[in-house]
Amino acid sequence: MQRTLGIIGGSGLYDIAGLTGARWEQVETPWGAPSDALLTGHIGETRIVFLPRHGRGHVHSPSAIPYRANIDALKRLGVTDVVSISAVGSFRQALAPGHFVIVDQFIDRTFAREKSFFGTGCVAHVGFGHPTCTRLGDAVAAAGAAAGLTLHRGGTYLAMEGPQFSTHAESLLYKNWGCSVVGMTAMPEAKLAREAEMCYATVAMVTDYDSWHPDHDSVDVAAVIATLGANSAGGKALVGALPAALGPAGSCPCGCDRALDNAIMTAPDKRDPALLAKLDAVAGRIL
Ligand SMILES: CSC[C@H]1O[C@H](OP(=O)(O)O)[C@H](O)[C@@H]1O
Ligand SMILES: Nc1ncnc2[nH]cnc12
Repeated sequence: MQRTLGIIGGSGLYDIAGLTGARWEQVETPWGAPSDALLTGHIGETRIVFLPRHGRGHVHSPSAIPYRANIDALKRLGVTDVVSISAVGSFRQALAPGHFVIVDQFIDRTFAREKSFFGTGCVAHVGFGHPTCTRLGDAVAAAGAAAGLTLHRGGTYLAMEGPQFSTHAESLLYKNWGCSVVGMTAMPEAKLAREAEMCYATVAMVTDYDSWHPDHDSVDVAAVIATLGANSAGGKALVGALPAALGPAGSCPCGCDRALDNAIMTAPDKRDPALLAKLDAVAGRIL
């Protein structure tokens, strides 16, 4: 099986350099237009597809990002593995600004987004107990080490609706829940990647201590941008090291590439042909 590595760039990461044969491609999807064109090319032998989540120039707010179109477009271009890069606030002293966290759990507090490709006419329930891919997380960890990053393995990402940052009370609540970091975009992205049977890992770059820390000012965009600017080279180095860190392609040991096996509940004769047509890329393997 051929591997294609998808990279979703978050705040501050709108382009990647160093791809051979790089070209921006417009992709149409049944779910509308993605955030921007997608940059395709190669690092060594590995095919890469890059998508800036907010669009070049940071056009889309977290609530307005076309998450379904983005994941469908990556799938349509043959992406098998998605590494999602995000700026986050930290709830732990040890997760300091400039550090990277390979998140492995999420709490979804978003409420104004479409969260599934499925629905009336084709109902599906994929497993999501372990929302990230361990094999891909291992590769990200190896690439981060090769790039010399301070990297933490494991952590819970609280996805908030935004676009305003958290209040002090919310920040303390999420910290007391045991969350590690907070951001506004990993949901429903991770859910949709699972429905589309792609391996998915989030690498979160800590930019601030959100609004709970007694010794730090509450987060604002200036603080986020200052930390992103100082550390964006680290994120780019991690991306450059990733292809070499990926092991051989092949069926995912976690089962990400078979997530739709046994997930569809709607009887074949009750399925809506119009919805099935929209699912051609996402669920083409089983429909
Ligand atoms: C610029 S601060 C808030 C903004 O940054 C994060 O974006 P991303 O996850 O795409 O890196 C956060 O989720 C907010 O969208
Ligand atoms: N403190 C924070 N809250 C939400 N999203 C963020 N992105 C970066 N820092 C953040």
